[in-house]
Amino acid sequence: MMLNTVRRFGVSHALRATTPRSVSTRLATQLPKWQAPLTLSSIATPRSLHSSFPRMSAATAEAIIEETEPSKPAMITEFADLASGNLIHNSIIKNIIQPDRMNLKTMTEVQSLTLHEIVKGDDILAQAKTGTGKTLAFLVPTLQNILNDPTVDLSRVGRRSARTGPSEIRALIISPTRELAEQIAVEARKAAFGTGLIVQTAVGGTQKRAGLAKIQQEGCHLLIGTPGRLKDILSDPWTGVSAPKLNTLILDEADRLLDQGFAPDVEEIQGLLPSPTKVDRQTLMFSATVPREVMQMVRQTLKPNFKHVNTVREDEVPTHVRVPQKLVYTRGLENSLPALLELAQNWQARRDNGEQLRPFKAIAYFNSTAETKVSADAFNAIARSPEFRKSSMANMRMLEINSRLTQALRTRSADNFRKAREGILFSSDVTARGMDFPDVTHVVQVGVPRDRETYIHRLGRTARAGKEGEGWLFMHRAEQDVYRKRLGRLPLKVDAELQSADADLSQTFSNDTPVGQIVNKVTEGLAQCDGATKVKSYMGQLGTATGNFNTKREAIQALNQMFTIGYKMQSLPELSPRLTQQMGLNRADGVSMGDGSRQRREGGFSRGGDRGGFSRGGDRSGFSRGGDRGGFSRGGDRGGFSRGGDRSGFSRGGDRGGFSRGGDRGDRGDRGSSRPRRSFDDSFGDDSFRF
Ligand SMILES: Nc1ncnc2c1ncn2[C@@H]1O[C@H](COP(=O)(O)OP(=O)(O)OP(=O)(O)O)[C@@H](O)[C@H]1O
Repeated sequence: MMLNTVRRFGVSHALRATTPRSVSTRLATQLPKWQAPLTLSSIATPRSLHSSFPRMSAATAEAIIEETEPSKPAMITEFADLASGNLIHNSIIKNIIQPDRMNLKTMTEVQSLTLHEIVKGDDILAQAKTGTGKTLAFLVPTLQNILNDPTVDLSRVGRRSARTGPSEIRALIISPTRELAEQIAVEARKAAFGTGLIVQTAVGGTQKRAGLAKIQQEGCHLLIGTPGRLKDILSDPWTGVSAPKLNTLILDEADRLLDQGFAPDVEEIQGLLPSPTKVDRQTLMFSATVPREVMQMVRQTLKPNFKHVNTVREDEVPTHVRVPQKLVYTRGLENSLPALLELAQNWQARRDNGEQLRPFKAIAYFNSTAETKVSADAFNAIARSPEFRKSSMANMRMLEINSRLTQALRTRSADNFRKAREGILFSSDVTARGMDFPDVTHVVQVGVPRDRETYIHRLGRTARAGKEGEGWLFMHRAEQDVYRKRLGRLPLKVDAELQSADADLSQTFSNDTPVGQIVNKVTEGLAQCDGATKVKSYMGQLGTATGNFNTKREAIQALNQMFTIGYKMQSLPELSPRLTQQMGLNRADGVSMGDGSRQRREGGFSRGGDRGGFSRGGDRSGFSRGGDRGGFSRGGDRGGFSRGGDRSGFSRGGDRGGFSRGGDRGDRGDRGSSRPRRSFDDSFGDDSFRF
């Protein structure tokens, strides 16, 4: 260990790394969790303690100073100060602080608290709220560690005759989604600019051969990828891509990677890396959420003396308190889309009236892919209407992202939404974690999400980078029980201002009232969506609704109502006897049983290939004939950030279609399901495995 540390970091680092861990470990157990990391980062002076951490009492501060080794470096809070003692390479610092580059000034809490420990080579589990700069927290010290490695020969990088090779990987970052992997790579390339370090990606859905050729030709020091593709590349000896000298393994969104959907792949990847008994390696895990269920896995994966840096206080709800979170009860499932349109229109009306509000830029999350598609199609139709195009909302982009789109379309949607000034992204859970879309003003969750972590990560797409944001949850009253049980304590306030949420849509509305106009617009938009997609949406929501509603009967009735009243479809989708049996449903619940022939007659199906609706081939579905597979605060609180000279800174703060053999589920990343939950995982097709 000592020798290895010398190899990696030089003698002084090696000495520091061998100082007894008991000091910090003991303190870590004595102090509340949010204070423990302070000792890890070796705070030396009372001034830095008090200025950076106003929540800490003087007595506690003294206790820590007494017990902290005097030789340890002071806590650094400004990126510029990382140059002292050559802690971080000048090029990296320049890339971070220069106004024409990243333009960042003050480190966030999680960045300060983990930097020394990562440079030192410790294993870390870091938990910090969404949008608080965790990406740079692991990138900066990791890039530095590669530069510190004397076996990395940067003098040869870029030269045609003597480039670095594909087996020079020193750090590997695993991400649950392709988009997140790409986003991390963009950030890593920015931070590494001018250092000679080579950053590569290996993500599913893209051309494997081209990506591989790039790694082979240019070499690689830092590889970022999704589990499936990484496993593919690393397990194939013909690729030449290997990591015999790996120093650092990073799991971003660690709890997601350690849950059942990904854990086997992650384990396999670890098996393809050099044995930790031969090549000492550091493992870093970062996430905003670390549910108890995965702690066992965390312990098995990290070294026994790993450091747990937790900037979320134990008594704190892990969502930004300054993000207003509103709960809207909808009369029926069909009321969600009108309520979403009303929310956007109200915001726009306030802007039109001169209120200083940012343009409406929202992500609407759905629990099923097909529902995402119907909703996006309907809003796109609304946005095409002459009336909308003449309105002040004319510039709103309506975009869609889910795992059923090709990777090219997914990337295009993500890029377009990133660039959009105003718009709505209709999304499944592929964007729920880690994605950093700028200036998102609203996150709207339609239906109770599958678990508390999903709620928190989705909400975390807003109120980032010191901006304000709002969270909205639209839910049917019959989801109340599951909402309480599944989501636990959250600071949601009931909001009854969206009139269309409670409108009885079985009535005919005239355009004389604002609600009537909204409902009619949505109806017209939905009229332009094809029947097959609506059937898929019904089927996709079947698993979610039966899992979310107090009773299955209520779920079926709500879905039937959505289908006939909201989607204006004539006859209900037929469920095969086998599917109804599997789901424990019967005719008395309001189920329309059949073999799908009615859908075929009426056009709500597709013949093969289409994984939603009905298909005649391959019974993946449950239909008799095949089927549907279908943080921060302003000033003071260093959870946050400040850019450039702003010290007060803000603070920034599967669809697996149909039932275990069919159906549609809001996808959760580029892989399968997590903790099984009958209401979701038993019920869905395999869309989330197609990543
Ligand atoms: N020290 C800093 N000061 C200001 N902005 C920062 C700082 N560090 C990172 N940022 C910016 O904050 C935003 C959020 O960062 P990042 O995506 O790393 O958050 P995260 O904590 O990983 O969030 P999530 O939990 O959602 O993955 C990014 O736009 C990033 O550039």
